[in-house]
Amino acid sequence: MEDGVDHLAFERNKAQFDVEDMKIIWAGSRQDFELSDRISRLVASDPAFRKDDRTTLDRKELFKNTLRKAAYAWKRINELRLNEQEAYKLRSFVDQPAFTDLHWGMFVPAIQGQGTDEQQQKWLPLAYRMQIIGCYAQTELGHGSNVQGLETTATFDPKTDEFVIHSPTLTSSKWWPGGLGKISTHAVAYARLIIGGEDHGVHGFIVQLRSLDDHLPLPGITIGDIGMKFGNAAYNTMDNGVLRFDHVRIPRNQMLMRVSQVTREGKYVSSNVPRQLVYGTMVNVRQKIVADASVALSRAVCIATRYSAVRRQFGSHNGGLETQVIDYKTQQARLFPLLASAYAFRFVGGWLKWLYMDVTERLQANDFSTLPEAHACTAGLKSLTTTATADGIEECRKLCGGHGYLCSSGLPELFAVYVPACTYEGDNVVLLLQVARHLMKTVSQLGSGNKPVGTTAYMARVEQLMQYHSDVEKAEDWLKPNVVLEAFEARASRMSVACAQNLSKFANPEEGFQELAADLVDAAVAHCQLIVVSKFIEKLQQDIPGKGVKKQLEVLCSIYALFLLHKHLGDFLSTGCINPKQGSLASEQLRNLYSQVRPNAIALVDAFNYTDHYLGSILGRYDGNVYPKLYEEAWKDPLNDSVVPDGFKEYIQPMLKQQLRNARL
Ligand SMILES: CCCCCCCCCCCCCCCCCCCCCCCC(=O)SCCNC(=O)CCNC(=O)[C@H](O)C(C)(C)COP(=O)(O)OP(=O)(O)OC[C@H]1O[C@@H](n2cnc3c(N)ncnc32)[C@H](O)[C@@H]1OP(=O)(O)O
Ligand SMILES: Cc1cc2nc3c(=O)[nH]c(=O)nc-3n(C[C@H](O)[C@H](O)[C@H](O)COP(=O)(O)OP(=O)(O)OC[C@H]3O[C@@H](n4cnc5c(N)ncnc54)[C@H](O)[C@@H]3O)c2cc1C
Repeated sequence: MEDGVDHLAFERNKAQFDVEDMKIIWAGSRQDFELSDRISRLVASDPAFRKDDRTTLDRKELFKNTLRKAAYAWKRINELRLNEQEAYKLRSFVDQPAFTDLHWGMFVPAIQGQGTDEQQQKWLPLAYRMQIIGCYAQTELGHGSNVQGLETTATFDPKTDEFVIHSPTLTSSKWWPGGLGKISTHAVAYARLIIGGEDHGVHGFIVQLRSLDDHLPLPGITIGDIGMKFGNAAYNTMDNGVLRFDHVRIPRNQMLMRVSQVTREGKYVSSNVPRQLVYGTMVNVRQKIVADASVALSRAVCIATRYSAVRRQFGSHNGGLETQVIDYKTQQARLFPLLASAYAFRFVGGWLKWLYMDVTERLQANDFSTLPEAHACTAGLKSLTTTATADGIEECRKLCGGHGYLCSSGLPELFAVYVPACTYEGDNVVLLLQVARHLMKTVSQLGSGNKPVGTTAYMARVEQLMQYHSDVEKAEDWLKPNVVLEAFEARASRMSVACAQNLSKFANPEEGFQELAADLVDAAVAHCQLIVVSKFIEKLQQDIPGKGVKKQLEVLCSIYALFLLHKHLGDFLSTGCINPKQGSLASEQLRNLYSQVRPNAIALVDAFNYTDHYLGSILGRYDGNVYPKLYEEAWKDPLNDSVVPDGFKEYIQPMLKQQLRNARL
């Protein structure tokens, strides 16, 4: 079958909405769309940013290739005088993890968020011009999730007005920081502050690691790459590093002192700000990771959807065409919820960005009231969206059958690059337990007149929600936003209240928390899913221009919510929010919704506006010309450079000859 081109054109004609208008909704605004469109084409048309050869490079070549691209990207950013937003986009479309992500994504924000004005004035101009390159060195060989358990010490020496940074044990070696292994000249390193033998807990310090002249490690610094990681190319473009300090001295003014200070006399002074601001960079990055989840998932979904329309299996009558696999209901039931999730994560990511900007403005005005909400939302949504995205990419690979396993499908590399997002910036389970703590605190304060706010505001109606029974009578009732919302609120609040009740049976609350951790995680997931559903519904209440666009989004919103309801039916039934009949009605409605998405599926993924370069997938090509290109690509593999492979004469031929001799005997 070589008519893939016709198939996608035919699919596009079926769309019942204006795809150009949907592109604007996906991008956030016309301006954002034009920016992304312009920069993605700029990258795609520049041969220096080619990436189709990546999987054939060995680690050293791959790393050098990454450095070349990073330097070239920086040159282009300066030549074209790109602003911060444009530069950020350019880096995204280059699509190759690099030390620059940590420099701009964590080192710079750590100084911005935790440095004093004076420290910012000193360090930021150097970092902005990339005259120094920084990383975020927090995790150690023995401690990642438990930040308070870090072992690296920063001991104040009043005689010299310096801190002595030291790695006292093997397990205190810094381990994992991206950019650290081979490139960073500086780090924001996290260490326990020790003054006069007293431990003041973990603080951030700016430490120079390598000489700015010859790039050699400074005295007392042992540094290197931690080795090959999961996948072939994938995240191996990044020099995740190991670092040991042997009594490295830095001036006192290199402790980041916005949250607390150490005076010349060695006095520890806390500003009137919560100590958790030391964790502020993580909150910032978690918020970015949520926005990025929708990008990674939508890429995989775009590939799987286009290929599902091109691929045909079975169902041929009288020699006619076989059935497009996208028409199988099982394919739809696996694919369309992922399409809906990509849109859902896009909107919740936009909302979270707003929440983060809001909390940042408040912090500047010394209003810390929304910090717990910001922490819980960023932690929970980071966990929810990255787990669903990693699983979703793998599902898309399976949806593409055998060809999905080829690197040229783009899916193996996308998965391998993406999957550590479930671990970095906070292990997903550890983060959900943070959400659970927030929920338990909220429930415990319900009777105290402390009204729950923000995303936990629904808990104020806990008495009503505990009495709730869904009144759904027919499948269409599940299309009403309020019906869905109430069911999700009732499920989430009942799960939290049940956990709180069970916790109260323990004399020691911490022991109870450990014992009930699995239930607490489930309650946290229910709460986070409610946030995503409610933010999708809120989005639909806004003015959404464009022919048929709102209708499509309503369908996707219902699919997202009812798919979750179907997946977690046990929760909804066991909490008594719905009955089994209502559960079946939801499944019936879901099938109707899949049929509504079917004619629009290709246009809905076209709305992501990804270039073929960015998708990096033969299966996901815009023109659908899959088979000829797959065939062509196979011959480019280095193994096909020679007809008879290296090693044949050495190993295989003697074996064959031996067999021949034995046969003759
Ligand atoms: C003009 C030219 C410009 C050019 C621009 C060019 C652009 C270039 C491109 C840029 C690209 C940018 C890309 C950006 C994306 C970045 C890429 C990312 C790549 C991956 C990076 C990965 C990095 C890492 O992994 S860093 C390490 C991360 N580590 C963790 O996440 C550790 C997880 N653990 C923890 O966070 C903590 O240990 C925790 C929270 C689990 C427990 O902490 P602790 O023990 O202190 O807390 P508790 O006792 O449980 O709680 C105490 C109290 O504090 C509250 N709390 C906890 N954390 C926070 C927080 N973060 N914020 C606020 N509050 C917090 C908690 O709720 C408790 O509150 P109570 O009220 O007391 O209950
Ligand atoms: C690709 C990549 C890039 C990274 N980049 C950086 C970087 O730039 N800078 C940096 O500082 N760090 C970085 N990290 C480190 C990363 O932040 C940590 O790996 C992460 O925080 C998880 O910590 P851990 O490895 O200690 O996992 P662990 O905490 O050891 O987790 C192991 C298992 O234990 C479970 N677990 C742990 N604690 C609990 C608990 N309290 N209750 C229940 N279960 C628990 C977890 O769920 C998990 O299943 C990176 C990691 C990766 C993979």
